Amino acid sequence: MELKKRPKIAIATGDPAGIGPEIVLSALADSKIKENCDFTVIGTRTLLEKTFTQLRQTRTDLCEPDSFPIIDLPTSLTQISLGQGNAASGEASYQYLETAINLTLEGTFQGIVTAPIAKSAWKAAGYNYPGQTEVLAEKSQTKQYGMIFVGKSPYTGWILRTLLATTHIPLNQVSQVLTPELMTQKLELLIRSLQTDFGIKNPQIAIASLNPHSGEQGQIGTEEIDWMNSWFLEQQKNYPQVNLKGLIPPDTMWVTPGVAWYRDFVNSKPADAYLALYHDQGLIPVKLMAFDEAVNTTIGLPFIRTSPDHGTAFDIAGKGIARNASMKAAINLCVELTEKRFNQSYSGALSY
Ligand SMILES: NC(=O)C1=CN([C@@H]2O[C@H](COP(=O)(O)OP(=O)(O)OC[C@H]3O[C@@H](n4cnc5c(N)ncnc54)[C@H](O)[C@@H]3O)[C@@H](O)[C@H]2O)C=CC1
Ligand SMILES: NCC(=O)COP(=O)(O)O
Repeated sequence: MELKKRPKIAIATGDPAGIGPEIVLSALADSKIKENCDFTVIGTRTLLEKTFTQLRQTRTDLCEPDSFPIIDLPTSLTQISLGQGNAASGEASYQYLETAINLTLEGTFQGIVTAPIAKSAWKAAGYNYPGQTEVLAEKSQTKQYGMIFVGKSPYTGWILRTLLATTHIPLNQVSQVLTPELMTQKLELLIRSLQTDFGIKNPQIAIASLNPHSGEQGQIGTEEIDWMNSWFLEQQKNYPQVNLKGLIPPDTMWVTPGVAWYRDFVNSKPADAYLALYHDQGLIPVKLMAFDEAVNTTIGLPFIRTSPDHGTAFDIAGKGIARNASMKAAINLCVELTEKRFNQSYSGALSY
């Protein structure tokens, strides 16, 4: 598909009881976003208008809902209780996402940016998905997909990329769900995405082990000696063009990215991407370093999808204090990746 014009991006506004509508209106006030893409917001017009009217008392950086295209999916606002996800808010956010996916699969959009949803509200509405990622994969019939967090350091300009091998599963299931097959799939996907989406031909990838101190020769966990170490050696043989570093004890793996993020990435020689084995092994360091910058990106899909790294922030919904940085970064990254994938004449260097 050749892009004739600027990328066409759908922005789904997420759970109406959370900060989604506020951060969307606030991000869209940035004139650079309007210059770089043709976006359409998918949400409830009356809710966006109400959010604008109520919050402009507290913040001045909101874009008027009249000034951009909206695909309006009406919702009864009396059933939405700001700060509390429920079946009505879950139903609405699911419909926004589904509409964005359907229109993208039909060719109306090339990329989707999603504001946060609450998984509990989806469950209350009868949608039993662990997150938006799985809906995107299912509807686009994508078997191999991954959740990568991408953030650019405001201190050094270095880019932190972290793929999660497993995502929304209980901690006590991680060790059973992690298999050599799953790890191989995730690594393959990561290498492909670094090469094609991010333009890194010979990436360096750091891979974490599972147990403290990589198991200390089996004294504190045996997965490393049972299969992970041999799996890793096999991958080094399979990918001679990729510089694989591992298996790295999961605490010390984050020392180099920390230095690269805050101080110096030239001398610290960080990897192009980090493969973390479970949600909080990856997201604690990512959010510690990059809560305002990181973007949750789904790789492996036939289109681009990005989202802020944070959630619905029900505790501050309606207060006019939600920061828009991760939402803006999500839109900017979606635009860049869309340009790179669909515009054959694109020759610009990615800033991510
Ligand atoms: N992409 C998505 O759709 C995501 C959805 N979630 C969902 O969000 C809900 C709440 O999750 P939590 O763990 O509480 O995480 P959260 O990210 O919503 O909130 C954690 C803390 O960060 C603050 N915060 C979050 N975003 C902020 C922003 N833009 N500006 C200022 N402060 C901000 C919140 O006020 C809260 O104190 C859950 O239902 C979860 O499933 C969580 C992460 C991502
Ligand atoms: N912790 C990341 C997260 O919850 C995002 O999930 P998804 O909705 O993008 O699948």
